[in-house]
Amino acid sequence: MSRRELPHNLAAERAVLGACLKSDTAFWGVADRLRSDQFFHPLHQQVFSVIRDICTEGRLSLSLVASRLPAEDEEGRSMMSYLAVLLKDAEDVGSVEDFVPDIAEAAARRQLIHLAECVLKGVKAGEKGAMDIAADASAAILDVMQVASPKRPQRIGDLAQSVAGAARMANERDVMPGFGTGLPSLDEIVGRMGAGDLIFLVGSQGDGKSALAMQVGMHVAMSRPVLLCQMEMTAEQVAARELAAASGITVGDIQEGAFDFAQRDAMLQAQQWLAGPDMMVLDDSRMTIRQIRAHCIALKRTRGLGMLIIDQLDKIKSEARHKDRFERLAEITGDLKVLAKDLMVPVLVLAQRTRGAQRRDDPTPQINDADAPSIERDGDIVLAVWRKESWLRQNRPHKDAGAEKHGNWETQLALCAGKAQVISLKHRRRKPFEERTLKWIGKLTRFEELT
Ligand SMILES: Nc1ncnc2c1ncn2[C@@H]1O[C@H](COP(=O)(O)OP(=O)(O)OP(=O)(O)O)[C@@H](O)[C@H]1O
Repeated sequence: MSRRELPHNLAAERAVLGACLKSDTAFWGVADRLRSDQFFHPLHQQVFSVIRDICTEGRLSLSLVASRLPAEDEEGRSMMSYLAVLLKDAEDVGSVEDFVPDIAEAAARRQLIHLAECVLKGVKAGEKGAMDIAADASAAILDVMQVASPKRPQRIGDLAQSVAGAARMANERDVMPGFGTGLPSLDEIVGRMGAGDLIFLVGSQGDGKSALAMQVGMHVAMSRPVLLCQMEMTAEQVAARELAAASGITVGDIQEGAFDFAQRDAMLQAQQWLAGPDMMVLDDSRMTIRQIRAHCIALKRTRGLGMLIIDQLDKIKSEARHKDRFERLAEITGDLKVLAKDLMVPVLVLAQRTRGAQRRDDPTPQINDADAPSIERDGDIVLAVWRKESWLRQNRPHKDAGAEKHGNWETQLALCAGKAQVISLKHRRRKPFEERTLKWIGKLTRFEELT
């Protein structure tokens, strides 16, 4: 078979290259599923390989890509104009990832044709026995399969060996795998947040979900990079909150510049302290899982990734059409589980409780409060943060309700003022329905251990 007759899809190759030239996010979205030798056209192989190098260096530009390629293509066109055409054509192609299967399929077919030709040649030459030829062929077929599906079944014995190895290391060196939350009493119910864990944190509006997630994230960021996809606040608002928490000055006072000399010093110290944790904030009000994934892969390759936090579930954009909200959230939570497994980091996702759940006779959080039953299905750990104080304040008895009701209300309020409960509603590795009470410092949006 001549080279021209071999399976290929040049249009798909051009579309992927054009999109990757346009943005490194597009490149990282396909980077773990395409190798340069899967492109059919030799120039395309070169272009993709140069884009990979430049994206890894983090400085993608058309001129830099052109500078690392021959000045002209095989038809004598200038490389710069060839790349510019690729870039322009990519404007209308839609999602770059849709072209990856076509390129990978054509590459796998070419590999199989090559393999079949080798088997035929080997049989005709008569130098090797049939069993040897078959063994070589089956190893080559496994390679083709591995490219198409990088995961392979693993022996339970090998898996047990690595799990036991990690356990021994933790035991001997006192280095535990995964991450703690930074709050000892929370650790008692959550345990270690490990690779591939999908953790949901459910709570009513204003109960401190963002604050708790950020606090846990900052703790993890002391040892490993953390990405916060913040769809509710701006990155500056997140930073102002962290400055407030570290300095003890409220966000309002920071924003209004209302602080004295000593506080000014505290803010400077907080600013210096905040230079330490490797916390990255991405504030975009609507993101798809695919976009989040691309950012995570880029970070993983450049500086590493210890944990991903998404604030919050409701804001994640779906790419498919759905009958209703349940179907949309079910698809998203399923994709989040795949994302956590692929990235091999804990993924913490915040979810809002419905207003209906807060109107129940017993408003204590339950697992189905988030209006997304798939949270229970896909989450490895489901936690709820609950501030009864806030609920009581919103449900003050009517002024004519009588002295007894008012008295009860005030007693209950006094009991839970400045406190928050964290309840474990599902845990794959621990006893669920455990709960711990923390101190809530509203003005600093921070949780502390109860003394
Ligand atoms: N200066 C302040 N004094 C007292 N409480 C404050 C102050 N600033 C913020 N808070 C409280 O902090 C809480 C907000 O915390 P956080 O944003 O973490 O909650 P959330 O559960 O993520 O809310 P949402 O669902 O709206 O994002 C609110 O209850 C708010 O009243």
